[in-house]
Amino acid sequence: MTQQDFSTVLANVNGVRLTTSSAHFNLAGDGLPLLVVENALGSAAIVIQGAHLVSFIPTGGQDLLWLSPNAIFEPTKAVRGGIPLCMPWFGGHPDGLPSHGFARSTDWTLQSARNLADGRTEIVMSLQDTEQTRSLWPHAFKFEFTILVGTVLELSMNTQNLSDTSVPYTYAFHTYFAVSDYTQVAVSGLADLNYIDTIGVERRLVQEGDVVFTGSTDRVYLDVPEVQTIIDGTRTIRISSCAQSAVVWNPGEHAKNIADIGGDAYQHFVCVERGDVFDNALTLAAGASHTATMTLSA
Ligand SMILES: O=P(O)(O)OC[C@H]1O[C@H](O)[C@H](O)[C@@H](O)[C@@H]1O
Repeated sequence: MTQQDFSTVLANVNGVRLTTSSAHFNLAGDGLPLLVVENALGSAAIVIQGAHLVSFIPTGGQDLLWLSPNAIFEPTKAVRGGIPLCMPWFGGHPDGLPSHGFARSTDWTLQSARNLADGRTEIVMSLQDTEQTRSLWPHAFKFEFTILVGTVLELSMNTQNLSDTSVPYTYAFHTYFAVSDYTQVAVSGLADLNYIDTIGVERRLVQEGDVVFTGSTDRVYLDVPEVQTIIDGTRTIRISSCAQSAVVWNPGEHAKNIADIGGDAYQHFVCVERGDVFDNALTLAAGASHTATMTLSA
């Protein structure tokens, strides 16, 4: 659990408080430090571990993010739902290191917080290499994650390679979107694109029309346009990002075997994850940095 003194960073900032997941959500686990951000435009909740957004509600609206009713808030365990940050690698690792990297299960630092003149709140969180991260990823780095909470949620991830060698890098904003029923939603903005279906033997296919869900779905869309839209009855959620890939995932019935999803909860989310993965993987040159942005609105 983080030892950081938050009071210094949060002094003179309105509408940002440090609490715990146990005090804010009635969910399982020992609990984790949680930052709650509230202003006239919207609210958000961010788990310090993983700089992990688990709620974003525009004022007068519904939460855009799904948080599992069976989520477990435990140190070093990624929380199921919200926006886990998968980095500095996405998916499995050839040497059996933790899937989706270490960022989502490591404590981040609250670097700064401020109220902007237009009513939004800016939170900046960061993660730098330590002996522990270097044992998993032998590079000096700084990840700086800027979160702007307003009527829309604006995210920006700056990844700096502070080492003197080039570094392979994949990442994703692994967003779980709250929907009424996953079989009733459509995701537009991916038609005619090449994708990799990763269920069973990997297959390379071309998307026809909107993406719909009829069961377990795990696909990597490549070279995607900036915007996708999740159409859920009369509600639409807009995802805009400079990232080149979009991973679309729902485990379907398999979720019954995933302890922190369980039951029928899987019917109420779809993941549309923007990042640079598979064929869109990046290499960061020595001393180089990369900025990934994503904006969510309903
Ligand atoms: O269970 P996790 O490690 O959080 O991964 C959850 C899912 O993440 C991504 O969507 C991958 O494409 C899936 O293959 C994976 O199952």
